[in-house]
Amino acid sequence: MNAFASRVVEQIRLSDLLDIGIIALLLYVTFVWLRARASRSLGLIAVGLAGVFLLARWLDLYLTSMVFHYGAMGILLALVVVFQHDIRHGFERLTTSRWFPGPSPYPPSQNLSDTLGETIREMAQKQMGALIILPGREPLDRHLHGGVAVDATLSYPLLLSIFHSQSPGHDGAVLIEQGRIARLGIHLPLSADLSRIRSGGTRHAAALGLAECCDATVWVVSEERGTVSIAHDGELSILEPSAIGPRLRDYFGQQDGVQSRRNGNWHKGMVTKLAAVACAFSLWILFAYQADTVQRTFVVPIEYRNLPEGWEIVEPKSIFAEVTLSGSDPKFTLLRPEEMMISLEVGEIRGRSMLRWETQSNLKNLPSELSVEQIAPPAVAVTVRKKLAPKSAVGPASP
Ligand SMILES: Nc1ncnc2c1ncn2[C@@H]1O[C@H](COP(=O)(O)OP(=O)(O)OP(=O)(O)O)[C@@H](O)[C@H]1O
Repeated sequence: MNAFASRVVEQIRLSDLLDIGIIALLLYVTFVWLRARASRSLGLIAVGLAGVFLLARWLDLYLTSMVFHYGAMGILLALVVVFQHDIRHGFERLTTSRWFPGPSPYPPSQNLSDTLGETIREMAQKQMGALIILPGREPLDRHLHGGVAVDATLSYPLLLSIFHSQSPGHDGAVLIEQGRIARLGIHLPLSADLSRIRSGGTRHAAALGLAECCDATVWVVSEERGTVSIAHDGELSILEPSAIGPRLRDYFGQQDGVQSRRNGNWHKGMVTKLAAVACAFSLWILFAYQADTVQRTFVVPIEYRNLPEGWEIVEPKSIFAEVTLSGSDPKFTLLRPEEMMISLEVGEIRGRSMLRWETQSNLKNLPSELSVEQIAPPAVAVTVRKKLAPKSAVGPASP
């Protein structure tokens, strides 16, 4: 290990690790989102802007740093407005994740997955176009439009009848809730991600569109090709007929391997996770870590608090002190010099008296990351006396 690395290892504190961890988590979420949702050009713009910002900080480009500094709030607001749906989706996903367990939307039923599997295979064979929604944990309603409430038992003949091309309700999607056909003829939001839809048309775009908005799984049977596709988590993939049954059993929570598969998924997205940690660590080295300690001196006001009424401090009294602080350069960014002050409590007084305070122990609003090297004066002493009564005005002598 070279000298720099060993110095970093020696000096890194628990709070620094927490700092890096939080930034790594935010970066990971951003990377995953950029990869899944945002267009390539948006990703490139984000990377480009981050590069210019880092360069500006590295080379101390004053003007560029200022523009980023004052533009950051505007950019943040614009991002919130533009990506409000993604942000809302992110929060919904968080509150319905397995860290906040809720009732499973898939009641375990061998019968249900078998019936659905058999129907989907049959529809594929007959090249009957179909769209079937299996909800996840996130709320769906605001993404579904139109349709007719059914609330019927899920069965092979009923599903085939619904998606028969002569049936008035075959257009749109069917929603399966709690093992029942809840609604039919539902219109879904269309995805605009042509690269993922590939050769599919609006039916496939509708399946992907819903899977981009929430954690529902949408099954698509293609009328034109007789293929079966599944849209989930912003991805659309074609399934082999042999994979239909296991995939359905997986979603209906029957497969023994569900839990073990989840546990075995810890390495999923490992490259992205490592990239997020590496970026967070680099940012920390660049902006937060600085081995060299610098000293800075500030002029700090002195205030005298709670001087009883009718008493005064004999002038001249000290009203400023010079405070010399030390710490690494980035730690000084935590300091608000205008908020620092030496606050001296006068309190109760019985007669003319001399009061004395240590200035260091009365220094307020100093970040704990910085240490005091010296304060001049190290102590303040004042004399307090009763206010003198104003001399009564002497009028002209009467004749
Ligand atoms: N927004 C939507 N929500 C639900 N279903 C839709 C939506 N838009 C289109 N559909 C369904 O898709 C059908 C049209 O499918 P289209 O041929 O355009 O797409 P496709 O992906 O090529 O499907 P296929 O492979 O079955 O031909 C419509 O008749 C309707 O049933």
